[in-house]
Amino acid sequence: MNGAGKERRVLLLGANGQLGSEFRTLLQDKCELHALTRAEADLSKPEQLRKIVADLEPSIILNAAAYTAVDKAESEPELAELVNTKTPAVLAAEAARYGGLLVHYSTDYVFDGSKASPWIEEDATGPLNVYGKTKLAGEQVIASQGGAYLIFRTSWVFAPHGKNFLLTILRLARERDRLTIVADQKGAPTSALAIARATAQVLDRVSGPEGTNSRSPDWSGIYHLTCAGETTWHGFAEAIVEEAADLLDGRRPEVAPIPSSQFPTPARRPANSVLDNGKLRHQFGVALPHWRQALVEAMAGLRFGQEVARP
Ligand SMILES: NC(=O)C1=CN([C@@H]2O[C@H](COP(=O)(O)OP(=O)(O)OC[C@H]3O[C@@H](n4cnc5c(N)ncnc54)[C@H](OP(=O)(O)O)[C@@H]3O)[C@@H](O)[C@H]2O)C=CC1
Ligand SMILES: Cc1cn([C@H]2C[C@H](O)[C@@H](COP(=O)(O)OP(=O)(O)O[C@H]3O[C@@H](C)C(=O)[C@@H](O)[C@H]3O)O2)c(=O)[nH]c1=O
Repeated sequence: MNGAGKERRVLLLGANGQLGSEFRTLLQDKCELHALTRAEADLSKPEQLRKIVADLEPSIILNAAAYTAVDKAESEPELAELVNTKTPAVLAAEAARYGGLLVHYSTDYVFDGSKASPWIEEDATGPLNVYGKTKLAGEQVIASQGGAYLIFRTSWVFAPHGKNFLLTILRLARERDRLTIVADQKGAPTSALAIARATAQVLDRVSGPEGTNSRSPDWSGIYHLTCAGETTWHGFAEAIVEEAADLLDGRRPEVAPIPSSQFPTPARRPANSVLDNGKLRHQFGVALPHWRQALVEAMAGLRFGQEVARP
């Protein structure tokens, strides 16, 4: 957000997550930012969240909190539903009541993966797992509250911090000589930093005269927001190992492609979850960098973090 956003009161939820951490850094000087972690705002407690929002009446609620443990969600469906569906409905209802904007994130896992080309916003959904089902239901309950909202569906999020595929692969690459990674699921790795920057750009675009004051502006809706390009989890792992040669002290483990059938997981995942970003580009003129460029930037962030941490 540019300087004009300084008067905006922003409530950031999930401030310790991958995306939440990027927002904290990006927005701290640009608006009146209230960044709350799980300890301060627990989305498994809808009434706590209702009170926080009612007391603060933020002009923008940035919901970066979510239940994101895809496999664990299969055995904790109620908790996943509470965090990903029921409490977002409360946030949207509160925002609609006093005229605030809810910015929320959803996932490529709302699709079943059966389409050959990139998915557009109007395509039929069909989540294959509990996480995807609770995120899809979250989209639907937010849209039904009648207020201003932006739902950004993103995918395969990585950052130099937090829990993600990039850091998992770096750990495995240090421990093993051979990694086996599924090569029949494709998508678009997307950095949390690129998502945060793109979100800020969109918020600048919607802060015009009609801006967030309109109860149900015509830009309210769902947008696909991912890095450009596509790859498989195997391709992503190969790129990580290639880009991280120095971080691995010259180690170069083999990265072998395998079918999903050889990596059984509690949750099923879509075969193709690449998202078409045309609507975001046309409506707001916003486009994200290629995933490989975002990966290089995240690696630089990782190296910088290690430098700072070194005594
Ligand atoms: N990660 C990914 O690959 C993708 C993510 N998304 C979506 O993007 C958004 C941001 O995800 P991302 O930053 O990657 O996720 P992270 O898992 O990195 O962060 C999620 C944050 O939510 C917090 N959280 C979990 N449960 C609760 C709760 N009950 N109350 C309050 N906070 C809670 C976590 O807290 P704590 O730090 O204490 O664990 C964490 O800080 C989410 O909506 C997610 O569904 C979409 C596609 C891909
Ligand atoms: C660690 C590992 C994973 N895999 C596979 C399993 C899976 O099919 C794929 C990705 O595994 P992960 O469990 O890291 O990623 P996953 O939890 O599926 O990531 C998803 O998270 C949620 C929150 C989203 O919204 C999605 O966009 C997506 O990013 O890689 C291997 O093949 N070999 C391995 O060694």
